[in-house]
Amino acid sequence: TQTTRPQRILKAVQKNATKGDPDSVISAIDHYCKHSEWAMNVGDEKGSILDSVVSEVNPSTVLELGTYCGYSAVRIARLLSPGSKLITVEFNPAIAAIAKQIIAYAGIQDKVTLVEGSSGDLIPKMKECFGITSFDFIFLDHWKDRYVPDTKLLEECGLLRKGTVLLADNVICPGAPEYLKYIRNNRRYESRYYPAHLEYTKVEDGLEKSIFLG
Ligand SMILES: O=C(NC/C=C/[C@H]1O[C@@H](Sc2ccncc2)[C@H](O)[C@@H]1O)c1cc([N+](=O)[O-])cc(O)c1O
Ligand SMILES: [Mg+2]
Repeated sequence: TQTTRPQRILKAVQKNATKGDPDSVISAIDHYCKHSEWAMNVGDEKGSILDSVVSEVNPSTVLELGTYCGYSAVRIARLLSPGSKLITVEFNPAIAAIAKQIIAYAGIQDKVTLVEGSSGDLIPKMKECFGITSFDFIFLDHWKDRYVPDTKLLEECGLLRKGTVLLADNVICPGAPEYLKYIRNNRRYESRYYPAHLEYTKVEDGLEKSIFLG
């Protein structure tokens, strides 16, 4: 019977990566998606920009919206200081099951809490469920039409603090035009665009970094 793309990505990790070595997991996924089949991981070019922003912020509390196979969760968690936590939200249970295995294979499961459900339902529960007062860093990589409503929800739930950094994937391709309009014309944010390319292609894409000013 036919396997799913996330299942094939997990297989490639188990075959080609070293258990407990996050960098080898990242390389195995990038190699598979470059040479075998494309998948919507943030990829190595945008991933390096993600790495530099995470390293600069050195966050204690991170929220990721849209886990998919866990590629960016591994990228982020491998850079976190001891005691720091990444909460990653995934809507699709089958995909979440694969992501959990890839995160565990990388050996960084102690830094990651994968929550199944939709961002819209889970964001209002972050304080009560996880004892979060605010997030230091947020990576948006889920449904592109959820970037604006979820950013507003994060504001309303008091989960942003002066200096919280939001980083949004795909603002050019597939595109998040309403998000760019919202965040760039909002004096409560200071934004900067990082040009790059859609993962594993030559198509233009980029990341938008926005600092919440309080
Ligand atoms: O569509 C894209 N991403 C949507 C990602 C969605 C992921 O997040 C949840 S949805 C969810 C998770 C949490 N809360 C609510 C919904 C889905 O189950 C999937 O795992 C995308 C598409 C392209 N592309 O080229 O077409 C490139 C990319 O880099 C992309 O990120
Ligand atoms: Mg993306």
